[in-house]
Amino acid sequence: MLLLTPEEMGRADRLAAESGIDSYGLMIRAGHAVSAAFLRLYPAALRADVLCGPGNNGGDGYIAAEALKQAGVEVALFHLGDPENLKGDARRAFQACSIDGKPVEDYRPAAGAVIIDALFGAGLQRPLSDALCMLISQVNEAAEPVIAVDLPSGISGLTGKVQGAAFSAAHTVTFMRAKPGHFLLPGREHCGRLDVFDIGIPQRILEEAGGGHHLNGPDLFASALPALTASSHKFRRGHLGVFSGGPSASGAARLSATAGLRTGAGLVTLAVPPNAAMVVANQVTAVMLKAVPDVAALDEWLEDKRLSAFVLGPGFGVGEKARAFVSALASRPLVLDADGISSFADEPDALFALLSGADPHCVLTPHEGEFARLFPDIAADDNIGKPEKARRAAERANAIVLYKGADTVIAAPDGRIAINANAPPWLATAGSGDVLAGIIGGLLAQGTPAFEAACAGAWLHGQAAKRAGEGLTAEDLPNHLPPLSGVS
Ligand SMILES: NC(=O)C1=CN([C@@H]2O[C@H](COP(=O)(O)OP(=O)(O)OC[C@H]3O[C@@H](n4cnc5c(N)ncnc54)[C@H](OP(=O)(O)O)[C@@H]3O)[C@@H](O)[C@H]2O)[C@H](O)CC1
Ligand SMILES: [K+]
Repeated sequence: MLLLTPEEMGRADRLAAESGIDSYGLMIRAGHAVSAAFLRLYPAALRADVLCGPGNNGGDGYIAAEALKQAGVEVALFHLGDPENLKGDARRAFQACSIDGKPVEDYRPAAGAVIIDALFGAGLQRPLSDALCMLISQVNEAAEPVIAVDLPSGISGLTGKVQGAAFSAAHTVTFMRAKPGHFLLPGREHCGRLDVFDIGIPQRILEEAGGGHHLNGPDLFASALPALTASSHKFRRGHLGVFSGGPSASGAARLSATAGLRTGAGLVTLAVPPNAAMVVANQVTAVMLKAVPDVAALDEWLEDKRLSAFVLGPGFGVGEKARAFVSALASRPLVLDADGISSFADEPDALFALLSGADPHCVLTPHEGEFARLFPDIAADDNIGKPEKARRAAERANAIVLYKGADTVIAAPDGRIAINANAPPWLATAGSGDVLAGIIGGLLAQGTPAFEAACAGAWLHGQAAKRAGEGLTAEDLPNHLPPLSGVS
């Protein structure tokens, strides 16, 4: 699903106005969506406390306030700054509102009221003043329900970051399309339930205004998933190679291998150091085993062109051997995870050189610490959010970057960005990342392009966790993967 950044939403507004759509009509529909949400969600509220800001978000608030008054609700109105300074549509909305307001500094939350937060939306530019931060923390502490207009004030619609303080809303009513900040953390946790209302901007305008941000879901990858046909042969369904660590560190790779097989790879081989062969052999059945002691053995194995993708990293060990193996694998579809990433901490440019110059075919799956090891300058840049960090990293590495977390972001060097939001909290468990690497490897092995494989991997991983339920262990995940043929 296409997401619009605040800047893109502003562009959509301008394009809509240029195409003859009445911008005040948009504001009226936005305000009415908010008042309708109030009436639907809180029919027994004693009062609506509407807090209006100095821009169009405040304009939506004035429209909602008047509509609620007309519906017989007691409304108290508060404004930030002098409403006589309002401009454009917001000024018109203020003038059409028959309720006398008070300065927001006078506002004190009271029991039984529902707060409509129309202070700032897409136009939030900088951290809030101390006085506003104080007001917001008072409202949050009072724990009366807050309906946020477009975004909880204080949340950046682009990055999901808190600018000083932010309302913890029970509901957020946004317009036309959700924004990245509704799904990125901590923004997602401030939004409560998100409703997206159509206020009448045509789809073609949204698409023209929109860029690369998407909410991850089947619309991004379903058509690129492998389809099982009656003639599918195990060799046509690809052969995934997963590299294991030594005898006491093979569990992670086994998790990846099982996940790759479950995802539909026709064959999966665990490549093991010879001293781990017996241990691993006792633990696997459908997964095959191959002793690959060193780079010479790996080069020989790689002559088998039916090997169609690889996973390197889980439990592999950090060091020279990992770097040498990656160097041998760099031109093949590859998921580089965990130790495979950390092995390049001292020389990330060596990894980027290996991956440069070809179509992106490698998926890097760093968590926050691993990301900072490979991209220290990007990780440290507080001015940009997670999607932009992932995008810059992808461009630098010429690889798909799946930046893990509770709000995993997947980015491609060409600028495509997907924000994944289906992962339940109990997915954060030991070995979960190894399974994810295996799912992506299984898809790469079957010919799914790297960006789509990474997006599908993150989404399937989240779905599997939901199906497995709370208390899952990583071993449970592969058994709960939904069938690919049902993903649409
Ligand atoms: N198509 C749509 O989605 C529509 C959305 N609408 C609503 O419009 C807002 C966006 O309105 P905009 O006027 O661009 O921005 P805001 O109202 O969110 O905020 C801008 C004003 O806030 C001031 N500001 C910004 N940051 C701060 C801050 N930290 N402290 C104090 N004041 C701040 C800013 O002042 P400047 O000095 O920076 O200029 C502006 O005065 C969108 O969110 C929707 O709710 C339309 O109603 C319909 C179409
Ligand atoms: K708001």
